[in-house]
This record gives sequence, C-alpha cells and structure tokens, in this order.
Amino acid sequence: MSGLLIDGKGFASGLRDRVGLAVSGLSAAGIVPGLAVVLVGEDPASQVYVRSKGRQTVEAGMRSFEHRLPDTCSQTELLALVAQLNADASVHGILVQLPLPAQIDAAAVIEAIDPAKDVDGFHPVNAGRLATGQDALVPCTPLGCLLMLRDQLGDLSGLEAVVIGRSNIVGKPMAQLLLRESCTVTVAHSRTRDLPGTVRRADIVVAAVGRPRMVTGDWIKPGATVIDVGINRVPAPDKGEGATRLVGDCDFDSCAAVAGAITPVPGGVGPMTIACLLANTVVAAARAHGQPVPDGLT
Ligand SMILES: NC(=O)C1=CN([C@@H]2O[C@H](COP(=O)(O)OP(=O)(O)OC[C@H]3O[C@@H](n4cnc5c(N)ncnc54)[C@H](OP(=O)(O)O)[C@@H]3O)[C@@H](O)[C@H]2O)C=CC1
Ligand SMILES: Nc1nc(=O)c2c([nH]1)NC[C@@H]1CN(c3ccc(C(=O)N[C@@H](CCC(=O)O)C(=O)O)cc3)C=[N+]21
Repeated sequence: MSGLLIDGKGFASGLRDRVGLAVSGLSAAGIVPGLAVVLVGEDPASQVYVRSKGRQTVEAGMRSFEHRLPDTCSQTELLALVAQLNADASVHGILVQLPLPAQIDAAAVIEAIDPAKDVDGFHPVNAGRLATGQDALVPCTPLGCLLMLRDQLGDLSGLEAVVIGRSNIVGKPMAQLLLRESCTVTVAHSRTRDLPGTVRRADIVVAAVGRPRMVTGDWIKPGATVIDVGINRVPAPDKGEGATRLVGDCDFDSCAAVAGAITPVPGGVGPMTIACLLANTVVAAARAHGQPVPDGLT
C-alpha cells in the first residue's frame, strides 16, 4: 500500500478526549450534557451502535438516556416520547436510530425533534441552516469525514471533491460541508453517467453508497484522499462457515495502492460518527445554557 492510512479510530479517541474536557468545563458551571437515544425494534446492528453510543456518552462524563420501543410501536407513541424528551431539560440531544419500521413516517419523527436538540442534524431547520451558512447542528457522519479531511489536507479550498451518494444523512450534508470549505463539489448518484470518469477527477473522494467494494483503484486519481463511509456486512467464508466481515464501499487494497490517503472500514468513519455525536451533544448543551461553544469540537 502506498497511501497513508487515516486512523479514524485514533482520531475519534482524541476527539472524545476533547469532548471530555469540554464536559468538565460545563460541569463546573453546573451543566451536565445529556443524550437520549431512541431505538425502535431489535435490529442487531442498531443494538450494537446504541450500546456503544451509551457507553461512550457515560465515559465522556455525560448522561445517557436509552429508550427502547417494540417494533410494533405506533407513530403516535414514538411522537409522544419525542415530545417528552423535547420538554426534558436534562436532555440536550435526541437521536432516533434509523431506519424505523414501515408503519412510522421517519420524516415526521425527525421534524418533531426540537432543532436545538437535533444532534443528528437531520431536521430540515438544521439542513437549511447548514445550506445557508448559519450555525447548525451538522450531521455526525459528514462532520467526522470533514474533520479527518482537514487534519489530512489542511486548507481544502479549490480542491475537486466528488461525493458518491445523495442521501439526506450523508451525501447531501457532506457536499454542503465541502462547499463551505470552498471545494469544487460534484455529487454523483445512481443516475450519474460515467461514474469512474467523474471520480477520476477528484482530489477528494467520499463514497457513501452502500455497495460493497464498488469503487476500485482504477477510478482513483493518484494521490487522491479517499473517505470510505460504507458499512457493508458481507459473507467471509475464509473465516469459517456463516462468518461475516465489514467492508466499505471502496475496494480497499486497489484504492490504497493509488490513493494518497484512505480511511479503513472498520476503524475509519464509523468511530468518528459516534465521537461527533458526543461533540454535537456538548455543543447543544452549551447553547441551551447560553455558554460559549467549547473549542476543538468542530
Ligand atoms: N460510517 C457511518 O457512520 C455511517 C455509514 N453509513 C453507510 O454509508 C452508506 C450509505 O448510506 P446512506 O447514505 O444512508 O445510503 P442511501 O441508501 O440512503 O443512499 C445511497 C446513495 O448511493 C447512491 N447509489 C446507489 N447505487 C449507486 C451506484 N451504483 N452508483 C452510484 N450511486 C449509487 C444512491 O443514488 P440514488 O439517490 O440515485 O438512489 C443514493 O444516493 C451505507 O453503506 C451505510 O451503511 C451510513 C451512515 C453512517
Ligand atoms: N439516527 C441515526 N443516526 C446515525 O448516525 C445512524 C443511524 N441513525 N442509523 C445507522 C447509521 C450507521 N451509523 C454508524 C455508527 C457507527 C459505526 C461504527 O462505529 N462502526 C465501526 C464498526 C462497528 C462494528 O463492528 O459493527 C467501525 O466502522 O469501525 C457504524 C455506523 C450511524 N448511523
């Protein structure tokens, strides 16, 4: 491998340390940031994430509130819980784990969250604030990607960035953040003609597609920085019958041979997502109490 490995896990650990310091500062002022995570249903992957969010929240000195609802839960019940959390002064951040069961309209649930507590940054008010250059709570996954890119490359202005994927939770906010950094941004998706040729122009590639190992090394401009957001569980017969492993949207070995730097999966964007969630909770708590937003979190 010629490209440098971007250590998301290590970077996330450093960010959590900064979050811990900020929490100590707020605690001295009598403020303990609180994060509420709502999980509907029993999806095993979601349970793993929710557990590690809760653990890391407590480790950073914050309060963690976990709410579990059965997958038969109605939209009315979920909205009632969101209203209760909106009204609870000890809760500064609210995250409703996605995806939600089919009987629930996810957009309606996201819009019910108080934008000031929307630490996922999914509420249209936060999306609009980000798009119009105002203070916003920024979605955790793209924020984590941006922090790693800035650390790797310094000033991003003028760089060609290609984001593959246009979801509201990753692709679109990632494009907004890169635009805010004065990159020249292209957003590619399933209707893009000549995806390999488009990606080949990029100094920065962010892959958020959900297709295991789709991006191969022959798509990558030599020296480009590759951020792999994909989390795909695939069969791993070499590890034994029925075994699986996590892979990204990039074919790691061929991309790493050409890239200047690349994030691994696991150990790249994933850990940064959770660290940014903690950081957003501190930001929300500071703002809720009229305190200055601590340095080093965004
Ligand atoms: N590391 C982390 O913390 C997180 C990781 N993820 C992972 O990131 C990936 C993307 O997630 P998410 O944004 O929610 O996914 P979505 O399914 O919502 O969006 C996928 C996007 O990829 C595009 N796409 C699909 N197939 C192709 C193709 N063949 N060529 C080009 N574009 C394509 C789609 O295009 P179109 O719009 O045209 O359909 C869509 O815009 C997943 O693997 C997910 O698990 C997600 C969140 C957090
Ligand atoms: N409201 C909401 N907000 C989210 O931010 C949200 C969500 N719903 N639904 C699901 C996706 C996915 N997501 C991940 C978080 C951490 C890892 C992570 O830490 N991954 C580890 C590996 C974990 C493992 O081994 O399974 C890694 O990449 O190293 C992955 C994925 C947040 N999401």
